[in-house]
Amino acid sequence: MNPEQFKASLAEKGILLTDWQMEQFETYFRTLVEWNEKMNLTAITDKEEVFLKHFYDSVSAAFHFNFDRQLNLCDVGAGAGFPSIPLKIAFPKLQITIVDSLNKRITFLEHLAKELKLENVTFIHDRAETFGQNKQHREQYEVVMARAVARLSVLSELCLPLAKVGGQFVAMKGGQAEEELQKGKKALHVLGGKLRGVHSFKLPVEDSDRTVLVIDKEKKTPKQYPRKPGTPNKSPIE
Ligand SMILES: C[S@@+](CC[C@H](N)C(=O)[O-])C[C@H]1O[C@@H](n2cnc3c(N)ncnc32)[C@H](O)[C@@H]1O
Repeated sequence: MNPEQFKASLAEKGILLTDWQMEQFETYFRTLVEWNEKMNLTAITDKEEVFLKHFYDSVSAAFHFNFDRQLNLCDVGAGAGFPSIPLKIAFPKLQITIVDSLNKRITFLEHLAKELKLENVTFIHDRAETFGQNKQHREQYEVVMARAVARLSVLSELCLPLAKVGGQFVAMKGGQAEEELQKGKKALHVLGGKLRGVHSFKLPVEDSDRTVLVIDKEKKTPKQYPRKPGTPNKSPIE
């Protein structure tokens, strides 16, 4: 998907990008590839692939959830900025906080945000397990998102404690979502979440499966969650 096809495909979905937003995506691509030579940010460096598998894929969450508002959003384990930076470019009103456990990725994101002239973006080097127990962040976000960080049972423990009661957890998944949902049901319930929507679709060009899961934060998360770093992964709530 080249940049023109990217712009046209999003326009078909009602997401209209200005010349400045397209310039921001071009700058994102250039900066990503340039920094990727010094540090490991992504295995995908071909321009058309980056526009499809990183930029379009990230923005596709907006086909199923309204990001065009002043939401306070936390992206857990965003790595090189996915999905929240493409969403921030497409929907500039968003207020983004990224938490990632790898400091070099945070350094990249700080540089990138300056290059893209982004406002209302905060980058924090921490593990989600510790971050979720930090009073300044726990149950403070209207939306918590993640893409390619962990399976749902584990991811729920990293994300749901950060969502406000009445807010949402949006998990971006591939074709394995149904299986993850079966195993993740208990964790959602224990952590105060309730499944609201399962939206499956195909990524264009390569036709691979994608699922956006929307989970409501119905009740407060019990204090003992998230457990200490590494525990959610070692003994998931299943
Ligand atoms: C496979 S990468 C995915 C990055 C990005 N979300 C994407 O879709 O391209 C996973 C990222 O999650 C971060 N991560 C993994 N476990 C984490 C945790 N417990 N707390 C915070 N970040 C974590 C890693 O440092 C890495 O940057």
